[in-house]
Amino acid sequence: MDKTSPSPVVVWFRDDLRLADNLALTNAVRSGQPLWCVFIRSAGQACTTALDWWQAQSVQALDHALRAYGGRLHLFTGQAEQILPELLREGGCTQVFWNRRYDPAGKATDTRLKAQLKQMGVAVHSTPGSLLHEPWTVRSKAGQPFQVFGAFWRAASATAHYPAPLPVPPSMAFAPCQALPDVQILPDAAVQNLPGWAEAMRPYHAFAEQDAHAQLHDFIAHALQNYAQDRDFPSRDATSELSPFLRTGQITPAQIWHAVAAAGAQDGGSKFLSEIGWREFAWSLLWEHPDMSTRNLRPEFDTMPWRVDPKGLARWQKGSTGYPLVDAGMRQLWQTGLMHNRVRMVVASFLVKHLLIDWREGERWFAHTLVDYDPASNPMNWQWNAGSGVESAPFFRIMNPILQSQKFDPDGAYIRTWVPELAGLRGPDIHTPWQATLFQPTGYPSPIVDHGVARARALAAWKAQKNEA
Ligand SMILES: Cc1cc2nc3c(=O)[nH]c(=O)nc-3n(C[C@H](O)[C@H](O)[C@H](O)COP(=O)(O)OP(=O)(O)OC[C@H]3O[C@@H](n4cnc5c(N)ncnc54)[C@H](O)[C@@H]3O)c2cc1C
Repeated sequence: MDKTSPSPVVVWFRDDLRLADNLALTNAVRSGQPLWCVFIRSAGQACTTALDWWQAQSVQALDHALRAYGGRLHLFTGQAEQILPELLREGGCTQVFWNRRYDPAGKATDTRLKAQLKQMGVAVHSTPGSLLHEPWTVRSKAGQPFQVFGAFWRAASATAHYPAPLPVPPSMAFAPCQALPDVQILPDAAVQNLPGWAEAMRPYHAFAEQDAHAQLHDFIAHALQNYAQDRDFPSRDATSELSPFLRTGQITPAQIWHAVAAAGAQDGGSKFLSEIGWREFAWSLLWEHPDMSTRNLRPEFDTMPWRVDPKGLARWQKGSTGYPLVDAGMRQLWQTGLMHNRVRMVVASFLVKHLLIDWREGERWFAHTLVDYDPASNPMNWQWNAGSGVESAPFFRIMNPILQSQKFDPDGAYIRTWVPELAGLRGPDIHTPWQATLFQPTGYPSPIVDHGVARARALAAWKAQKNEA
């Protein structure tokens, strides 16, 4: 660094790949010193999951946005505990700004780094991250974390007065950064390591902050009003599809909350905001139970006699169970990195109850394939569906995949989109192709298991587990 110019301050971007409503960035700009904007991809994180891929595109979009202001995003790969101190030392920086992370690994890294940087004489300014409520803040009158969503959301809503989202800082000054060699935004090696489906996913997605806002405004204009009635029907364009943007932070729940409040859609608005509330609830649960993705929150499930069935698991993963709605969902996931919420519930129930496979196998598969994979929402929802979560659907409530299909995809439009072998089926046969008489689809498997037999097996396993516990 030139000794006469002011030393830069570092803004470390993580799950907050945006310029607006970014308190760390705004505070760094307010410091009056030039910025180094930094993203650190941890070692070994070379795009092996759908989220890695989504994040890499999103990082590139943030870099473009910063370039429009005359700056750029400096990308490094490796351990943050090594890179950040070295960068700060080289640049003579005495301040670093970041928005908090709440996942167990991120939290542990940040705690260690904060102590290390303090020893170096660097001030760490850490500010609230990408939630409406930091996970430890919504508590019962007795000061306890809530175990039930309804009570959690009532308490959270009672105290809800969210400050207006921050605008993009009107001007930003940047310092050149040659302290460490930074890597390309999408290193070639990472591109080569992408799973086969990643390029195919590209047409389904946009990655930039302004794309997230365009999507929100389109959703508010066209779908919010009827959200409560339509959200369970996967062929309707009825939900926001904001989850990947929320995951990597191109949009904040506060921005969503204010936009929805301004739109004034009564039922649709409050139902939609309560779904944002489920995300908040998931993070508060993860805060209390950092091992939620591996441990049954109800210990009685520890004795559940799960089946080990690699072939069954592979058929579920590939979308070839012979149950059209389940297969449509699993193929939508493989091709786009997303799946409609109702269908996520159906496929989760199918894996855990019809195939009697441990919910953790499903959680891991979703972690690998979802572009919106969220370390709080994913295990919470898997445990909810398996019955092993703090608040969950009881295990004995077994979703019938045929009835779910008839109810939520009555004309089979969703199934036809993702399971083209069945597109020629007419009428109700789309839900039960094995009963079709007029047209026999070729290349589509028979059901992996009979619904009645699977249901009885699941209930017997559950009773055995209850007796054991
Ligand atoms: C087995 C299973 C696994 C899931 N894994 C994830 C995951 O890894 N990441 C993830 O973001 N969501 C997960 N969900 C929740 C939900 O399916 C998605 O959030 C939703 O489908 C995203 O679509 P959307 O943005 O159009 O949702 P919308 O209906 O438009 O809802 C708006 C937002 O509310 C939040 N939300 C909605 N439903 C839920 C819910 N049940 N739990 C928590 N937050 C919710 C999401 O942030 C979502 O973007 C999972 C659900 C199930 C059943």
